[in-house]
Amino acid sequence: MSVETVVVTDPAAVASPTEWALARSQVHAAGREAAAPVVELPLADTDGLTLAEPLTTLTDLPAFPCSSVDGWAVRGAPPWRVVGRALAGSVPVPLTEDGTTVEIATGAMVPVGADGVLRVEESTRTGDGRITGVLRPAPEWRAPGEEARAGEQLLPAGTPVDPGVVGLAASCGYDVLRVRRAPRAALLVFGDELLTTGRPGDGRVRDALGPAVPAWLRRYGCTVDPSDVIGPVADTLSAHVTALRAALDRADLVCTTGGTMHGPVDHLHPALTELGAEYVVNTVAVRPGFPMLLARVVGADGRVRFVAGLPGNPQSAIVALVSLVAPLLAGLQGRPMPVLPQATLAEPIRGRGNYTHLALVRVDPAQGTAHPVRHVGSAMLRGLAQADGFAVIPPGTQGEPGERVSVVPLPLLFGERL
Ligand SMILES: Nc1nc2c(c(=O)[nH]1)N[C@H]1C(S)=C(S)[C@@H](COP(=O)(O)OP(=O)(O)OC[C@H]3O[C@@H](n4cnc5c(N)ncnc54)[C@H](O)[C@@H]3O)O[C@H]1N2
Ligand code: MOO
Repeated sequence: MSVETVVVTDPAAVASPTEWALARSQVHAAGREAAAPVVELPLADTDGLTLAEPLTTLTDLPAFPCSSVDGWAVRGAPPWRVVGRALAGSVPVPLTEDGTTVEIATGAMVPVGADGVLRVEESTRTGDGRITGVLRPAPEWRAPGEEARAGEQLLPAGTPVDPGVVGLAASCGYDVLRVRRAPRAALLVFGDELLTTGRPGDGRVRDALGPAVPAWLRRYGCTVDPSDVIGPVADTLSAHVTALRAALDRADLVCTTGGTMHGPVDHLHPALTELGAEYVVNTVAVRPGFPMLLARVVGADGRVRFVAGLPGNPQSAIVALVSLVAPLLAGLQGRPMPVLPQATLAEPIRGRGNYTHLALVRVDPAQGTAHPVRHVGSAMLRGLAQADGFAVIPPGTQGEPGERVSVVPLPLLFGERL
């Protein structure tokens, strides 16, 4: 029997895995350096994007003294003679004489000269039609600048724009916002064995990632055009290079699935070499999913794009998504590194030696506890479809019941996983 010496010519094959938390900060930093361009968009089109500048209020909030009740704006001592009306939406005539009042609506500007506003239900009319009543000690109007002073910073750059932020910006007087546009992502699915329709069998499995990964990417704030989801790409190096080139032409981030190892038909690493890509992270000390990678490609136009190599095992691909793609996208959007929520482990979870273990858990939001789910093999998706995220068991440790651990959330929407 002869012993063959295998010469590893591909340096990626001998890469040493990067520690999980370090890998996350490295990809976040790489994303920030290549942050998406700033665009100015109408306010109503900014939901889901990211503030490129701090949100400062353009006026005092409120911008004028504003009645908080329906009633009477009064001057001097009662009873008050009615001299007019102040409705919301205009500048009222000033009250110039003591003993006078104007009827006022909630939200109307309080006339100059008023000392107070009396609630309508706490007022009475005298026989001669005048108004009387006792003012409450606390003012019944909102003073200019009570909520914020003109020029005050309300939210920092990097804040995700959500409906709460859109509403606040509108109330401050914004018509447009300067935001970072959503990163555009593409997906290339590698693997000749994959079926895109019908039932698995006879050595062929269904492509579980082509339909799922674009949906996860959209939940992270990417745009994914259906024409940018391609696969299976033929298992040849030239097909991989061609598909990657075409996708990189259009997208800021190209995710690939499968082919991250160094098997006979794993072409991702050689394709990256051919494209002149440089690794930001090449393999991560995490289980499952360690062959994940992130590479940077600088185009002829000088624009930086990224390739995220998600391992082929379906759960491992999602581990790579939450581990590397989420912080990369945060960086590209100009957002801070995502802060991981914590939960208390309800059951033990084994450690994975020198590797971080990401273990699928269901989080009980009322108790703040994390419960391991079943069916969590890296080739399985049954556990993931019932989980909220992954408990982080750091290298060299075991997860003990009662222990507080970080949880990397799946980007689920409100109401999912009820
Ligand atoms: N000699 C070794 N072999 C493998 C190792 C190892 O350490 N030494 N690690 C295993 C681990 S861990 C993983 S993860 C996989 C990663 O491999 P690839 O990224 O190269 O993925 P493939 O080989 O293409 O596929 C792996 C597996 O996943 C299935 N697959 C692929 N794509 C899809 C998809 N879109 N939908 C559903 N299933 C998919 C594929 O059929 C394979 O069963 O490498 C191990 N090997
Ligand atoms: O790391 Mo693999 O991703 O365990 O299945």
